[in-house]
Amino acid sequence: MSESLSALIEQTQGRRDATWHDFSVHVINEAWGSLVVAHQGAQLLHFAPKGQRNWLWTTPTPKPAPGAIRGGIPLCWPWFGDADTAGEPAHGRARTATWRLDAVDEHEEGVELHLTPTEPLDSQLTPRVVIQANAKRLNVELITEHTGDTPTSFTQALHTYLSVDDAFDVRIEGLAGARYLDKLEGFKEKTQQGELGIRGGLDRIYHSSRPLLLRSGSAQRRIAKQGSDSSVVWHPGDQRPGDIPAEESTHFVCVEAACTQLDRVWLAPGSQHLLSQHLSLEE
Ligand SMILES: O=P(O)(O)OC[C@H]1O[C@H](O)[C@H](O)[C@@H](O)[C@@H]1O
Repeated sequence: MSESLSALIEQTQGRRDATWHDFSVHVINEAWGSLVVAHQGAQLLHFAPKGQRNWLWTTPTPKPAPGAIRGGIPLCWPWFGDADTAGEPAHGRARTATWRLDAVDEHEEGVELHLTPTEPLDSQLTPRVVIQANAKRLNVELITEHTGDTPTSFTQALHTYLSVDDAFDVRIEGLAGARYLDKLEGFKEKTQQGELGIRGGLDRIYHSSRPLLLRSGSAQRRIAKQGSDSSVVWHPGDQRPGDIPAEESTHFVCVEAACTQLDRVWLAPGSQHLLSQHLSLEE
């Protein structure tokens, strides 16, 4: 029986390497708060300012390694959604690849982590991740550098699972009037009427770069981003994947900062793109 993420954090003073369900993770528990990042996928699994619960939701029953971990902030890279090529995984290679923790810069107020993949994940594009956390906010950056010779394009997402009390009682503000592709209706194009609530299964790509406000019970969270004109909102409703226990299925909603078929990123050799997502409490 593997220990829970909260047990690993309770047993950590400062920072250390640990194992969670066969996944190698780095655990930080400091005066400002705590976080856990997995080497698989550079995936942040937990972030909580001191005294608060995890802002992210992570399944307590992940598929065995090297299966994709459901929860936290998976990286979809260098493509979002299904692969164009047979045999390639959905959401790209980054989330099941091994990443190295190159640097941990700790300071009194928080921490900054730098991660890079241990093997090339694309013939021309090279990603890196920077995570900045403190008692007030979380910022995750996915930086893509073109290290090849010919112009190329890609899609991507920071596929954030936000922890909520009840997914069917949240309101996501900031998308009213936005055009979106409804994946559950064959990518039909529609317009968001009013603010977004979740009533059942939902899988939408909004054409929007605006910051959002997630209202969940008494908590209000601001979700801002850079380098992204697609906001993906996903909840499986009753089509629950096997790695989500029944009692957990309403405890998250995915709000993703993405670049999709609506805003594919083109890069010239030598250039780079920054995608980031920024979570904070609305004051
Ligand atoms: O099960 P996964 O491969 O992690 O994908 C989970 C979900 O990710 C995104 O939000 C997509 O829009 C969904 O269509 C997909 O079902």
